[in-house]
Amino acid sequence: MTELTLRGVSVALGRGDARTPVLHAVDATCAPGVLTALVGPSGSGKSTLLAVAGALLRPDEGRVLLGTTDLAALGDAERAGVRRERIGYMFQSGNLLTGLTAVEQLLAAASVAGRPARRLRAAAEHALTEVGLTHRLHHRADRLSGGERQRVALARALFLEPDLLLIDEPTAAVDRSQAAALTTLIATTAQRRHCAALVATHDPIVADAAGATIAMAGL
Ligand SMILES: Nc1ncnc2c1ncn2[C@@H]1O[C@H](COP(=O)(O)OP(=O)(O)OP(=O)(O)O)[C@@H](O)[C@H]1O
Repeated sequence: MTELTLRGVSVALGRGDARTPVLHAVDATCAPGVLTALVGPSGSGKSTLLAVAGALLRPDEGRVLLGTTDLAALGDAERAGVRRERIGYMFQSGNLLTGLTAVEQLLAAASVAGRPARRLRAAAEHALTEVGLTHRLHHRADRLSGGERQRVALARALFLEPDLLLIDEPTAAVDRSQAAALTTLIATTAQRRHCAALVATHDPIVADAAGATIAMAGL
């Protein structure tokens, strides 16, 4: 069980005179098995914090601990390895590959991560069953509803059993009843797998369902 801990994380973005402080000495914790909501007004730095937590952006200062590994102290190759092996990402619109079926979305991700996709087909089907898509295993992404696409994206993000799940606005493109069901699914799956789940959101449905909250005030 792995915790995400940010200690004194500061980030400025942009170059030269346009360089702007976005995060200032942020301390935050995201516990394993808990859905943690990352909330705050537009521009307060939620996406930036997700990028730092996801080893996509190195902070100017501070520590980003995934368990005992400080992501801020790693070189580029090691950070790429952490992204591949230990972090699952799920974005607003699912970011699925249009021509592939639900099962193939997971196998493609495994392949990119250097796993033997051929041997993982049964596991991919199981992962999709876990998110309620038994009847959609072989449907192409463009034939799925918005809520179904998000479920595929969730299954894909969790397929390689990451320590940390990072999610950006998962309910932005689905209706209210789908948003509630998807939020419950994310929370229960994170709990069952003891995976830390950090979700940036403006949606009260997600914020209310979360077991913990990180509130960004903006600078
Ligand atoms: N490349 C960049 N250069 C300069 N400033 C940037 C850059 N990227 C983002 N910013 C600024 O950083 C601040 C935080 O942006 P960020 O996207 O993290 O906020 P957010 O809370 O996720 O916003 P939203 O809720 O609208 O998605 C904003 O003021 C934004 O304009």
